[in-house]
Amino acid sequence: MKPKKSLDNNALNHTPMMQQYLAMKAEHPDKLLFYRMGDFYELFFDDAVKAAKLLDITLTTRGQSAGQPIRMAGVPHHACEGYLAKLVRLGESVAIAEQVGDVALAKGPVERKVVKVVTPGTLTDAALLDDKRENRLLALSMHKGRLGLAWLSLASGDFALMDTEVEKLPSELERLRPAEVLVADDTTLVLLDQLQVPLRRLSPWQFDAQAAARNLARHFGVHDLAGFGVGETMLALGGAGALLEYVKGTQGGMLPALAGLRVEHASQYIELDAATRRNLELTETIRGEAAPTLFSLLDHCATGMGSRLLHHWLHHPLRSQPRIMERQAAIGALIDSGSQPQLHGVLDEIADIERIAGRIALRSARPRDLSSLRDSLGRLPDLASLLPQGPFFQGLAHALRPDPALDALLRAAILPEPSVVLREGGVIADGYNAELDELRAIQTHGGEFLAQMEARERERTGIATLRVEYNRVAGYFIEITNSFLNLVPPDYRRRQTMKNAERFITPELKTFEDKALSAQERALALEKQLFEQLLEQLQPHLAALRLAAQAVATVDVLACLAERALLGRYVAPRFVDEPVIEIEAGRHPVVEAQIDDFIPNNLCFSDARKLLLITGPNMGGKSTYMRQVALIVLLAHVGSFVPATHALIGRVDRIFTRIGASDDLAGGRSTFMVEMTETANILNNATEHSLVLMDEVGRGTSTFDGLALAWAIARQLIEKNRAYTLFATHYFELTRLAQDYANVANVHLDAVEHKDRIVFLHALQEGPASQSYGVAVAQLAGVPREVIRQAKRKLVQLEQGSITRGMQADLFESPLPEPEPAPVAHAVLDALAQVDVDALTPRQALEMLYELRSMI
Ligand SMILES: Nc1ncnc2c1ncn2[C@@H]1O[C@H](COP(=O)(O)OP(=O)(O)OP(=O)(O)O)[C@@H](O)[C@H]1O
Repeated sequence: MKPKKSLDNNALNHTPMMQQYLAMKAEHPDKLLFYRMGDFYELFFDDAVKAAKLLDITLTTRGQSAGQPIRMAGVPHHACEGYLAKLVRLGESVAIAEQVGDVALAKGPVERKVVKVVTPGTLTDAALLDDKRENRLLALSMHKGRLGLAWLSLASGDFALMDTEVEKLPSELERLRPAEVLVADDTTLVLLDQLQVPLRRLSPWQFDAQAAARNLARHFGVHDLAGFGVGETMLALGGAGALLEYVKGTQGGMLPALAGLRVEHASQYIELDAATRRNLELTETIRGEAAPTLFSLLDHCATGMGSRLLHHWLHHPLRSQPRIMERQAAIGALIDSGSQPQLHGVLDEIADIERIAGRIALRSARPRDLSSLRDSLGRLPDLASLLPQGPFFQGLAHALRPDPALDALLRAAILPEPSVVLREGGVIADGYNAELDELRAIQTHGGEFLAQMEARERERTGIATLRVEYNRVAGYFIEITNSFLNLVPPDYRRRQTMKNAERFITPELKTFEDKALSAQERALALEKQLFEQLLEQLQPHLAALRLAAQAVATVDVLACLAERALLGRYVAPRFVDEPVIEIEAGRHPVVEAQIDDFIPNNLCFSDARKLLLITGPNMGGKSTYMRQVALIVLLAHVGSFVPATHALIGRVDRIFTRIGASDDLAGGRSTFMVEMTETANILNNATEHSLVLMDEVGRGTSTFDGLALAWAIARQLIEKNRAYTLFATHYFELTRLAQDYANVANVHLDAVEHKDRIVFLHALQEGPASQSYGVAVAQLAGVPREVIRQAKRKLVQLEQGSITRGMQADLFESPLPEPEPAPVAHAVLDALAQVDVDALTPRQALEMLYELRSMI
């Protein structure tokens, strides 16, 4: 938002303060500028109008500048966090201009500077952050169908890169859930215009990969980035460069201390596309609520660090079996040790070390951050001592032992309960700095000092009536009545003559006076300086602190999963090399927690049984069953125990779901279009190791189209993809597929009608369902009696009609209709497929054309 043109043009007509304001505003046109004036942050002109509306604060005017009234709105600086939080949640960015000059010395307006920019993706203040979620800034770079992702969580210093295909963008956005996205302003992608989070378009040159590689190498003090696994051609590098510069701009030019640089590869994790992450309601319900979800069920972590790690684990099920088994064994050991309650107790007393470390790195830590850090470090040995034996826990215990020097430094430096804000003093501990101790002693023991001096001087001079005193006009003095003036020592200097007495000062008293009069101010300034020095001294300890934070988070999550396993009677799944997924008495962890009598169900997939057609009434439990299978497989790969009595799991590479109807109206896609797009993704990408859930595919269109599509899709999944597939359908005709394919089986969920009512059994049985009960369910839902009666009549009619005409049966007459022949391969097509069109010169293209012509 730019200030009005006329104001810019006539800058000199403005008051000096407004000139200063406008100059700063010109540097931050797209942000709200908080301009510090005494105890308030003021906003002017359009910013004031906008902020008044967003924050519900009063809009006023403040005099005139350049002949126009200045619109103004303000927030008190001590309450600014709440307002900032609100603005950031609304996607706004705020530039904070503080008074940096000395008010007393300033001739014109006091000097001000933008010291910080608060944007949704670069938050570090505890008050502005959600404890349980990472707050990430994401930079995207795109080139020839490839996508580079670089993301940073400023609060923790976690920094990662990944290259993938552009099609993966929705899934990556769902996984990373950035708070803010950066992209070059020449990037065009419809999806970006639909982003729910602020999108910043930067100049393309800021995404220069080579410059980024150089800067990063310099930042980490290495020759090149190969040691981090970053190849020179990595697309994400450009984004990483843009991201770091952007962050630097928000932190007053300070580059954050990065915890390192991670390169992620899609192959590390079981792939979950965007729809699957939403459909499985891992960390958010389909409606976007925080509960009930798998995360809300499992998250009994004591620390924010633990909650964030659990959140991460649920979105990153591992493929590496050794790592899975490591976590699983750890959970088992914690259950055996029975130490979770004590662990939880200790964890409860540990502050968010990770975020405190982040703020120390940015020099924005507050006094209470350091006292909580000190107290938390003190609890780490207790945490370590509660861990079970074994190399895995030994590694964690090792990380829980940070340098004793750090502990000692914090203990020595910070008061047991420092004040909240540094500027009020009362932060640095007594005994840490001799000068500070003295300054404080002057304030607290000033009277004592004077009494001592008086006694001493009386003795030295032999004048019993000598008095050491203070008054506002004369300051400190030694008063001697006229009759004793002959005893005054030579080092006394006359200060004031009274009627009956003379007042003197000595060098000692002068020194005391200087100290005493400014003691408080100097103590405050010194505390600030010592605190800043302390933040510098803590910098070398950051890496160890981050390791300790990770160890705490890991213990927290493992203890939480152990507790859940115990309470929920979960078991450790077994992993095997054979192509099987077997679950005995599996339950849906979230649904189970919400109802009284959950009926467990089994699952058996093998090479001989790869697609299960699930039929049964609406409300019968088909979706619940399918989701529970996916959640059990996912939890197993997270390393967790699973809600079942037994689980055997072969290799799984991806989980796909096509569940439920959702319009993508903003994206201009109808329900059916969304359904088919997701299905296309599955058919194009599912492998024989993928788990695919298809819920009522085809129902979004006319019956015949839907049925035909569902049938063809099921066949493709059996024949080509050969994925582990759960295929729920109301098209009863599909159940005949089991006759045509040996590895297709029918299973169903049943219901019984009892006196015009329907009772769902929720128990999975072999074979197809016998009835659909749709009308009965409608009745249960309260559809008017008359409609139900008419529907029943129509149903009978339809069923008879379809029997006489053999309507749908034709479609599945055996032998099955031959599929359309695949297009014939041709040498020209093959040759064309090999061509990298972008790499051809016009001449080469022409030659290529002749060559292709000759091949026909
Ligand atoms: N195994 C079970 N044990 C007990 N209750 C269950 C079970 N499975 C499902 N339910 C209950 O039945 C309700 C409906 O289940 P679900 O949505 O899975 O049915 P559905 O067959 O997919 O229905 P529709 O075909 O209408 O989508 C659930 O909300 C849950 O309360």
